[in-house]
Parts: sequence; structure tokens; C-alpha cells
Amino acid sequence: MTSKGPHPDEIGTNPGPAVEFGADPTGEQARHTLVMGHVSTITVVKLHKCRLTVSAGPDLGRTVVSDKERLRVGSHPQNDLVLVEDRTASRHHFEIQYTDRGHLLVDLSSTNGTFLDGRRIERAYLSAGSQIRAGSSVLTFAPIDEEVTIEPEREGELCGMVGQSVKMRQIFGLIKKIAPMDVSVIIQGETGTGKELVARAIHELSMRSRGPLVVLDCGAIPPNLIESELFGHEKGAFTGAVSSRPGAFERANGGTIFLDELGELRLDLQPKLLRVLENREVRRVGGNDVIEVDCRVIAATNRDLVKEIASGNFREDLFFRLSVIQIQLPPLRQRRDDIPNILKRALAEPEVVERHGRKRFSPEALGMLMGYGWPGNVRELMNVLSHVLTFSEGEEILPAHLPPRVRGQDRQGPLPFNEHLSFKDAKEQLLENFEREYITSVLARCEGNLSRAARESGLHRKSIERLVKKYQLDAKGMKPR
Ligand SMILES: Nc1ncnc2c1ncn2[C@@H]1O[C@H](COP(=O)(O)OP(=O)(O)OP(=O)(O)O)[C@@H](O)[C@H]1O
Repeated sequence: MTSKGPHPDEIGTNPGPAVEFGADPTGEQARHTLVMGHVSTITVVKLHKCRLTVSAGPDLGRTVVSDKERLRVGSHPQNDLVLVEDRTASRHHFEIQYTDRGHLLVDLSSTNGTFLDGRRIERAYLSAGSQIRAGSSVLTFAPIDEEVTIEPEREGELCGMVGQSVKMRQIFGLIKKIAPMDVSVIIQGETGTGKELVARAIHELSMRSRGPLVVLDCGAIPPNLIESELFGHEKGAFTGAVSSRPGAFERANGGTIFLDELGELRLDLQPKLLRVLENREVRRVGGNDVIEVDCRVIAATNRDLVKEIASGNFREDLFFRLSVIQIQLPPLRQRRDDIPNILKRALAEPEVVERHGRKRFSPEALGMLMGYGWPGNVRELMNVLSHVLTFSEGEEILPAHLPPRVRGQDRQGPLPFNEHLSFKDAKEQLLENFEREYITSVLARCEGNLSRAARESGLHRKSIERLVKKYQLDAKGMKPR
């Protein structure tokens, strides 16, 4: 593998405010979406909540505010709003689903029906002030848009993830905020950026943490088996189905299902997945019974799903259903200041110390690791670490112990500029990438000492400070501890 320096997708270090996919241009349908790719230290997430109040009937005054994907109403105590006194309401009367088009009122096959503004409905969209009648109760619906500020966490670690950079600490803040909310999440990021770790953290910090976490890699399963892996199969459903088997959704009941590499899911299976998400029930391949499932869905992909939708490879409705919250994990080359901490933490693992003794990286070796492009992200970093641990003998890890690609020995090829930009923008981007790489590397070599970095680079200390600030580098994190 050759290192060609920074990847063109590092276009600009400050692409502006958080982007909202699927947001209604009028702003009427704000979603919980967020893309964490930008540099500002505080991020705002739009939460889409609603309030439902009993405005007439025996339960007058009962109210609920919900940020869930579905809010259930009926006389059974498990509902989000329980109509305790209303004897004409069904046990599970209706629910309100949060969808990409707004809040959808769905009758749950109630005995006496659900009425919206006087008309009986099966499914209908709600608007502010809508009056819903169920049994002898009238309920008033009000959407609430709330903006929540996510500040970066102070701690540079969360559930086994290490990240001192502002970008990662922001993601830690977001995970802590959204984990308890029972909503779907899409995690996007290049291979090896830690998507599975994020999914595990969300599960661990959620109310479902005692339930199972079932991981299904949609890209690793042969196409002819994916349907039965997802939904299960009955004995004899196809050649080789010697016994019946529950699918991933059934096994995740009460917990979380993590659909890795969702972008690889066959187009013809996407509507089936959407139906499961909408109805929360599955039917095994070759089976007739409908099985209710209750699990949170977290999906991950290294593809740009918005582009996949545009090119007809991914269904927009499925994307909207799943992407109530989006988390964009930045590639490692955009958070190089995390590298020393990730390595320090990995070197301090008890089994590493037991097998290899205490080890540390020389400043030169660390500088090279921080200057490398890491196309395989943290996974590649971990692989390089295993290589290094095998090949270095002493306590200090030197440049000679690093693989040649990291040492830059097979660095070749043209300058990594983006030919789709104007000359001026391409030049500016190239310069910014160079500045960031150069300063990161010199700071790593000088162990975060700004004065030494100024001396070695021939820059004024003030210029170094300006560049550290501009690229949000963590000079302190590079100091030896
Ligand atoms: N922030 C982090 N701190 C420490 N280790 C990390 C971090 N992010 C990722 N890793 C490690 O990097 C490796 C890859 O992580 P993970 O499998 O979560 O990535 P991924 O994005 O799901 O990869 P893929 O796209 O290939 O499925 C794992 O060994 C994981 O423990």
C-alpha cells in the first residue's frame, strides 16, 4: 500500500455548520440528525419530540412528552400514555410514529377505532393541534422542536474508545446523550474508524444494556443467506435448512441489533427490512407466523448513503427510517492528535505489558506515525502496533521498527490535490493539508513543546500557536506523561 499523503476528502478544515440530511427545507420537519464532521467545539442537535395531552374524557389532564420513535396509547399499563379510567379505550389503541414525513398516527386495530379531527383513520399524518379521539377520550397533539447543545466530553475515553481530539470528545458527548433515547442510529465512517465500538457504546449506555447485542455484518453474508440470517427460517425452507432457526432480529429481542455494512444490503431486501422496522414484526423464511420483535436498530456503513440513494443503490425511505440520528466518524488522519493516546492506552493493556514488557515510542517514530495517512484508520494503527511489538526488542520503539509505508519510504506519486476544485481552492486545500501535517509531525517530534517546535521549524512561536489553534491540535496530548 502506498501512502499518498492526505486524502482529497479532507477538503477544507472547516466545512461549515452541521449538515442535516433529509431535512425539510422549510424547517418544518427537523430531524434528530447531525453530522459530526465540522470543527466547531459545540454542536447543536435538533430533537423532534411531541406532547400528547388528554383534553377531554375521564383521564382529562394526563400528558406525556416523548422523544421516542413510537409513542403508544391505550389502557394497558405498558403504554407511554395510559388511559387508566377510559373503559372504552382498547388495551393498545393507537401509536404515533416519528417518520421522515412527520408524525404518523396509526390505529392498532382498536375495537372502537381511532379518529383524527372527527374522521376515522387507519394511518394519517398529524399536525400541531390535531385532535385524536380514542374511546371516550380526546387527545391533543403538539410537536416540539428542541435544540440540544452537545458539548465535547472532558474525558478522552468512553467504553473502550480513546479520543482526546475535540471531534471525538464531541462524539462521546453525543453518544451519552442519545444512548438512553430509544431511537435508530446510523453510523457512517471509513473502514476501521470505530463504528462497531460506537454501536457497542450506545448499547452499553442504553436501557437495553441487559438485553442482547446482536451484530450482523450484511457485507460478509452470502447474498442467498442474508434473508434467513436477518429474519430466520423454518425447517425445509430451502436446501440446507435442516432445522428452524431464529434470525438476528428475533435473537436481538429486548436488546439491540447492529447491522454492519448496511450499504451492502441487496436492493430487493431493503423493502423487507423497512417493513420489519415499521411493523416491528418478522416472518421467518418459509414460515407463516408473525413474530413480534422489540429491538433498537443501529446500522453502520462506510458508503456515503446519500450518494448511494442518488445512484439508485439504496432506498431513501429505509435511510430515513434508520437515520433518526446520524453519527459521522472522522477518519484518523483528521484527528491525528488521538494517535499518541490510542497507542499509550494500547501499550498499557495488561496482556501487552505481560507479553512485551513496558514499551514506548521514540519521538521520531511517533512523528512518523502521526504523519502517515492511515487509509485503514484505527484498525490499521492497531495492526501496525502488533507488527511493531513483534519486531522491536528494546523498551523504545524506533523508526526502523515501523513498516516502510509508515516510514514514508514508499511515498511517491503526484501531489494529492483535488482536481475538481478551482485552482485557488485546490491550492488552498493543499496548503492547509500541508500545514496541518507539518505542524502535527513537528509537534509530535518535539513532544508538544511549542518553543522547541518553533526552533526546529524555523517558525515564530506565535505562528505555531496560531496553527495549533487553527487545526485544533492537542499539543498537550503529545507531551510525555
Ligand atoms: N477510538 C478508538 N480507540 C481505541 N481503539 C479503537 C478506536 N476506534 C477503533 N478502535 C479499534 O480499531 C479496530 C477497528 O474498530 P471497529 O471494528 O469498531 O471499526 P469499524 O469502523 O466498525 O470497521 P469496519 O468498517 O471495517 O467494520 C478495533 O480493534 C477497535 O478496537
